[in-house]
Amino acid sequence: MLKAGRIWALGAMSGTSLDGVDAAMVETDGEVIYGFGDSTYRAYSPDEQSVLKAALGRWPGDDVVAATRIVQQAHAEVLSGFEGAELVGFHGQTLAHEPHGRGTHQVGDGAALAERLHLPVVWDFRSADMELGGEGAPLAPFFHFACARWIGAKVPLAFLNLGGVGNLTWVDPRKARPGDDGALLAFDTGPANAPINDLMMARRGEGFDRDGMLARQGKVAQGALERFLEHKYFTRIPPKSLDRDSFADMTETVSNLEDADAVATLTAMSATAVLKGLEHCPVAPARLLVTGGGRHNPVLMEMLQTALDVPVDPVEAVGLDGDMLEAQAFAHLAVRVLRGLPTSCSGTTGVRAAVSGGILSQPGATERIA
Ligand SMILES: Nc1ncnc2c1ncn2[C@@H]1O[C@H](COP(=O)(O)OP(=O)(O)OP(=O)(O)O)[C@@H](O)[C@H]1O
Ligand SMILES: CC(=O)N[C@H]1[C@@H]2OC[C@@H](O2)[C@@H](O)[C@@H]1O[C@H](C)C(=O)O
Repeated sequence: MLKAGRIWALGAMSGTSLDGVDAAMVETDGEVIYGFGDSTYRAYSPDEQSVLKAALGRWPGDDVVAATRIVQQAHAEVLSGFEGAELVGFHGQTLAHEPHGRGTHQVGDGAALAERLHLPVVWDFRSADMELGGEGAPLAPFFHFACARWIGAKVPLAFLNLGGVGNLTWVDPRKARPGDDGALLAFDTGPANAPINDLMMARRGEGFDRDGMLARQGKVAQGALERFLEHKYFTRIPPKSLDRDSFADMTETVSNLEDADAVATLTAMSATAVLKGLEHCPVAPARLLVTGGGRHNPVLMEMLQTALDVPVDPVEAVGLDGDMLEAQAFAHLAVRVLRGLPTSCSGTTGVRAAVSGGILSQPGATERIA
């Protein structure tokens, strides 16, 4: 039986970039962050990435079975290397996300992981939210609220995650709890790194545009950018969320451009989607704290900073770890689920009522929390 109060939780995230598994320890009671612990990263090999990619959007099916095996094995390897964890938060790998269609689908079996690790595992974080009419994403915002408190923020600010997809969390740290009215507004901004990575792989056999080197040499095609901005997603009132390839049609508009111009244009699309998203914030955030791999792309960061009159900084500027924030988020959320605290609310996913969602699997037994 787990003790009440603060515990060391281990979180794991396999993101939409399909680059690998992040895992990190957090000491938390689900409300306050008391400390950050060890973390690690396990990359997917190119072969594993191909299997995962082939399974995107396809379930049920043989492709999904093969992808699930990879996700399960990678997590078992990574998570068994930690010591001192009392609880695991296991997100799994999203293969499809259609909140207004077939639902959300993360692969990975938390019950099997609990047996393998001999630890309680919280998983299937998104289903309960969707059952109550929510988007099922993003879920990191309740952790971003705790981070805003941890850094001592006194005025509204925003966290921006630039992963495969981008997501923005506007936080008012003056509110008592993350589920309070007006404490959080969150949503996916648009594509971030996924289209850049896909184009780099298709044209150059490289996984991503390292340090924005190719984008830096290119010229943004204004026509393609304008057509992108006409997408109806940008006028939808948040909360709202996206699948990895929701914008595939739009990003195909760069197919006739030469490599550098195409990557520069996709990078500008990612930045401009964020700028559009910021227009939805209740009041302008005092600063933009950027997490996720896109913060390593100086061209993307410069595009944001040039357009904004507030500081745009990687989260390292306030002592957080931008490579691990999502893994830490699922550690924190697991503790919230264990304590019956909400993990989403109307401001983050549009859910009808604040909900604590997830399955808790104990080694030897599995119970549904919400
Ligand atoms: N030095 C760099 N230069 C440019 N881009 C980079 C660099 N380092 C990482 N990236 C980009 O960041 C991506 C990984 O980001 P991240 O790990 O945040 O994604 P994720 O967790 O899979 O995504 P999501 O948040 O959508 O689940 C890489 O695939 C690459 O596109
Ligand atoms: C369905 C799904 O897996 N969505 C991811 C994805 O990657 C970024 C963005 O789209 C965000 O909505 C979410 O991940 C983070 C961890 C979240 O739920 O907050």
